[in-house]
Order: sequence, then C-alpha cells, then structure tokens
Amino acid sequence: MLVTGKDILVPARAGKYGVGAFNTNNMEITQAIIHTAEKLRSPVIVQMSEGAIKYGGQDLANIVKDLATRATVPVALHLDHGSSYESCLKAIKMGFTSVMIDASHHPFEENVAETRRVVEAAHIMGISVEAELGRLGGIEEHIVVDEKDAFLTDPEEAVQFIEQTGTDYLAIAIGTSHGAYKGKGRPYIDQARIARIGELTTIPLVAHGSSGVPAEITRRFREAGGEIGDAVGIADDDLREACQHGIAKVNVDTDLRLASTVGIREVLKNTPKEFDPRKIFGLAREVMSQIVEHKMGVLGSVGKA
Ligand SMILES: O=C(COP(=O)(O)O)N(O)CCCCOP(=O)(O)O
Ligand SMILES: [Ca+2]
Ligand code: NA
Ligand SMILES: [Zn+2]
Repeated sequence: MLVTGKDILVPARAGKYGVGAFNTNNMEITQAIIHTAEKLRSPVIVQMSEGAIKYGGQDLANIVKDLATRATVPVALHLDHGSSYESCLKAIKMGFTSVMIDASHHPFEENVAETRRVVEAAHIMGISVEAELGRLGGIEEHIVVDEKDAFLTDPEEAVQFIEQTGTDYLAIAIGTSHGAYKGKGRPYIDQARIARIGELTTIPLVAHGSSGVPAEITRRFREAGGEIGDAVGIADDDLREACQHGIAKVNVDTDLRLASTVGIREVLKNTPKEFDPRKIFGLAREVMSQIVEHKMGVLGSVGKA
C-alpha cells in the first residue's frame, strides 16, 4: 500500500531498525525494490531525485505509485534532495507521499525558513517532510561541498532545528558522502554523534550516502569490462550500529547503479549475440534484487511489514 514516509519511519525509529530508501530511475529498478520488499515482508521507501524526475517524469512516478499501491507492504514515494519549495510542491502534485527539502547548504536561519515553508504546505496535504542539517562530504545535489567545508551536524543545533521547523525526519551529516568513493579503507562514520543526536531527539534520523559498494559487485563490474577505482562504501556493521542510535531511513543509490551496470555488462560481454532487452535488463533486475535483499537484512527491516 502507498503510505507516507512518516507511516514507515516512526515505527522504524521506535523499533530500532532501518528502512532502505532506494533511488529509482526506471521500471526494472522499481520492480527490484518493491518486489524484494514484498518477498521479505519489509517496508520500503522508493525515492526519485530531481534528476530522476527530469529523466522519467510523471511516467516513472506513475509506475512507482502503481506498484506501491498494489504492493502488499507499506511503500512511500519520496522526493530525494528537493532543492526548493517549488520542487517539493510539484512532487506532491505528482503524487509523492514524502518530500525532502535540502536547504542544508544555507545558513541555519535560512534553512529553517525554507524548511518551515515546505512543512506547512506539505502537512496541509498530509505529506511528510525530510529536512537536512549539516553537509555531507563529496558532491551534494546542487553544490560541491569539499571536505574542508563539509561540517557534521551539531546535536544541540539539531534539537533547535527540529523545534523551529516541525520537520518529520532529519538527515544528519555524520561523515558519510554520496557516490562510490567514500574514503580510504573503512569510511568514517561518527557513531558518537549519531548517538548524541538520537538521545536528544525523537524523530526518525536519515543517513545519506549509505551504499556499501560491495567488493563482489566491484569485482564483477571490472570483470565485465567496467572501470572503477578503489571504491569503498559504508560497512554493514556501521549501518547496523547507526540504526541502534536513531537512524531510521537509509539512502542507497550507488549500489543499485553498480548492480544494474554489472547485470547489463555481463549479458553484453557473455552473450554478444543477445539483443533482447528483456535479457539485457532482466539480469540487471536480478542483481539489483540481490542488493536490495542484502541491505534489508543488514538494516533489520525484514518481516517488519
Ligand atoms: O544518499 C544518497 C545515495 O547515497 P549513495 O551514493 O551512498 O548510494 N542519495 O540521496 C541519492 C542521491 C542520488 C542523486 O543523484 P542524481 O541527481 O544523479 O539522481
Ligand atoms: Ca544538503
Ligand atoms: Na532524501
Ligand atoms: Zn543524499
């Protein structure tokens, strides 16, 4: 059933488990996410960035909404990294049941003001809101936040921010970053900071940049002709621990990008005579489903629907 993000995340925070928020850009990715959630009896969030909306538009949103509505588990359709009030309202008009207003690159007061506007409008329409305080390293949706400017979320500021905005859940900067290159060795994640914010707040917390970039996937990626450097993602144990301290929404896009590319490259490499799109995209869907299954197991959302 199609529900709001709050319907999914409030129980997750209370139950100390994480719910995967997986980005989609086409039908096969959407099927891999929602069919796997049904198979595992797991709630799930399907999210579209502004880039995905540009790419798939209402067509893609309708595919997600239809699968979500017919799904036997709770599914929310979420706008990822909404860059403006207008963008959030447009997404709500398209049928999204959850929207992120990402104003975290603005000074505190501006972020509060922009977030409040979205919260007021979204709540009138029964839609829940994700806001962000603090900056991830790496490439943010609209700006490059280089390491020295990246700043982690201040726990006391987070309390103020939540009180002043009424946001339903909060993305916090805890050392993670978007993309396949999250650092050398074991990427840094500030568990003490998560725990502190979790102690001081009650709303669900959101971890961006949570792809694990599994070694098996990068090995297959190279093996099938792809080129990727020493990519590394967040360790499964670090994600598990973060969900014990208040992280309830866990954003994953890169792992699905890598998995779908592995599937496509392997078909093209191993069966050069193949040109049936169902074969070419079918293996990608299968590899992505395996990734979604693994992630739901790590986060503890299996059987929670
Ligand atoms: O936190 C994450 C994903 O983190 P990850 O990179 O670790 O998977 N996200 O919010 C996904 C961001 C995707 C935006 O990319 P496009 O604009 O190209 O659609
Ligand atoms: Ca941001
Ligand atoms: Na988001
Ligand atoms: Zn993100």
